[in-house]
Amino acid sequence: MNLFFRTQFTFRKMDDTTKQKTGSSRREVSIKKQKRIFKIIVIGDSNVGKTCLTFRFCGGLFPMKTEATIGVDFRERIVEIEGEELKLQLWDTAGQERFRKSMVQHYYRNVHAVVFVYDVTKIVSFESLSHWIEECDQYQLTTTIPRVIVGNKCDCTDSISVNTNMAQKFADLHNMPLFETSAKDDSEADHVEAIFMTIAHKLKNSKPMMSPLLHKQGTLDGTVSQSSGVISVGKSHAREAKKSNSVDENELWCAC
Ligand SMILES: Nc1nc2c(ncn2[C@@H]2O[C@H](COP(=O)(O)OP(=O)(O)OP(=O)(O)O)[C@@H](O)[C@H]2O)c(=O)[nH]1
Repeated sequence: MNLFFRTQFTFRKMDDTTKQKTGSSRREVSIKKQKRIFKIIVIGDSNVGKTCLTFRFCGGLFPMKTEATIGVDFRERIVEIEGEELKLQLWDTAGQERFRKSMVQHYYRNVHAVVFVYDVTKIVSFESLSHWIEECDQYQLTTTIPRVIVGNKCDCTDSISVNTNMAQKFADLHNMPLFETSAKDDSEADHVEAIFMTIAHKLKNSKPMMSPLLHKQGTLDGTVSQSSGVISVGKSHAREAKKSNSVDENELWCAC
């Protein structure tokens, strides 16, 4: 059964004039295509800037204040590629182990693309990339889905400890494109945009799917706050991680 393009049928009753004109009482049917939704997870050590990158892309700004993500925050943005609107659903995951535990299986279910983030000023966060890649393998994420590596905080030019050569070698080894950027620097905003748009282009041609997750439930705990295209469950709700245990994603996702 192809559920990729769920169609919505709208029946419009004809008034008498229309009926006379067409000479028929048939109802007119118009078909509306639903947007395809893609789940993109953003992973990496704590403090590398995952929240800021996703916020920059979805909200167009660098958030002045962030707190450690607990569980997961969702942000989404609709982009248009070659005439088709795609909904990119970014899962901003917690970098801290203690805030990830109960959520991990949700992160890795029905993923369409992965963004691995490290901090160019923290070599440890770069070294951790192997761990994050292993975790993806562990959850059977296929390497055929789009995956990119992002070195963030390039505006900190005086404290860069991961040089581009080193990062490029690692990216080549793992067959992923490397982007070095800054969520903070306004002049890099287009670059952040380009990272996610690159993924969107790749997804456009990939297997489509839809997930009513946010439409149906709001968030994993059923609460949504939405402004300027940003959906966030907030960053300091320990209960989210707890409540998410009860989510049956099979019910929420449709991966045909
Ligand atoms: N200079 C600079 N600072 C940044 C940049 N991106 C993020 N930061 C700062 O780095 C800190 C951590 O940013 P977050 O986006 O919260 O990091 P995170 O990876 O989401 O962290 P967790 O939620 O703990 O996993 C914050 O103080 C940000 O202001 C950047 O591009 N440049």
